[in-house]
Amino acid sequence: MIHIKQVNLTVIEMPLKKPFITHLGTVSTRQAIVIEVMDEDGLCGYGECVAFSSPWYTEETIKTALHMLKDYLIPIIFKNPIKQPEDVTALFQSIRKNEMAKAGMETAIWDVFAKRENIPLAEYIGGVRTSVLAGAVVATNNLEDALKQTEQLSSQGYKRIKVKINPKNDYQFIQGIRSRFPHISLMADANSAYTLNDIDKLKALDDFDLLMIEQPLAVNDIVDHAVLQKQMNTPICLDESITNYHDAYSAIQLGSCKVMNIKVGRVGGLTNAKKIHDICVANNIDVWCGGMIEFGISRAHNIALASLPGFTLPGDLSSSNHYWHEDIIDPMIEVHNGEIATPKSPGLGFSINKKRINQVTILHEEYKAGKR
Ligand SMILES: O=C(O)CCC(=O)C1=CC=C[C@@H](O)[C@@H]1C(=O)O
Ligand SMILES: [Mg+2]
Repeated sequence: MIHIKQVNLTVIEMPLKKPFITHLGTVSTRQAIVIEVMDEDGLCGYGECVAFSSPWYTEETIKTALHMLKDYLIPIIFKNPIKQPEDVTALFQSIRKNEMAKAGMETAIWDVFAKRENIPLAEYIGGVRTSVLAGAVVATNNLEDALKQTEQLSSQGYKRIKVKINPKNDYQFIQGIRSRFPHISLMADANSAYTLNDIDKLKALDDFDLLMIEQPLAVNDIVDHAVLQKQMNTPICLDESITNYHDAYSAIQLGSCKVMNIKVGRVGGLTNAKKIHDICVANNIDVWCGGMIEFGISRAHNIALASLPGFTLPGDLSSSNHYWHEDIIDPMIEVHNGEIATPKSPGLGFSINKKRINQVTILHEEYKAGKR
């Protein structure tokens, strides 16, 4: 049983090394909320809220997450002793949605529990892998740039590349990359740029031996993806459509996908992510761990998640230096030969780089139990 006595919220902001471009817009600067929780023995756990600054990918933003944390989630955590990390998800059930805010807090508490047990978080959640399969994302609107980035990533050891597509560039992009890299494991992410009216365009992508196509249709759709999957050979992977266990269950029942991208932030934390993993494994749906252009704390949680047995496909798990000159954890995450070693020290398995966090902090607030 633990009692959380203090929660510190730190909003950080860092420019990306290069802009991340999709048909929905461009991300050049990333904000995140670092959530530090402290138990009665002074043990600290860390989480990262991965909402974006504006609601272009999900409805949450850094500001809505701060509101949820300060006005609802922190008070719930101060009021309730926690027997096991899974209790946090149950406690947060009185608050609808706001999954990224919840996940930031929930993952920090998982870190505390793993540290109390003195074992790595990966092992604590049931992970079995000593390394996880890495993958990188190419998000640009220019084919020459996509080819250059793919070349660089492949020379850095990445074995799986995901490229962002939309109806204006899809065939040209995929054909261009596939003809230059005939053997690379290649997938496309459409971020809901299509409807069933585009079925012929989507079926044309069957020519390129793609590992999968991610979220071709509407963000909340489960029905039309089932129609599309029946007509396409390329496996469909759902991302935005899966925000909780019930979405995963519905997609499996309807045959809407063959693969699921599990993002800790999008589904409200590690407890829900594990449940979605379990139902996918039981139904022969392949899973992989999605990324959020995040900093090292969230990446460390992703590595722990990806060490579960069902994560057989490479995730959006890249080295820290893919996006950042200097990350907020120490050491920075590195990819070797297409894999990332699962850390061996307790909890997240990385130290927090407080100096770096201080350099990029734009807001810092401390909350103490009993003082509100
Ligand atoms: O973390 C990464 O390396 C990139 C992950 C990534 O592709 C995405 C993150 C956030 C929003 C999206 O456009 C996209 C995705 O849809 O998976
Ligand atoms: Mg996606």
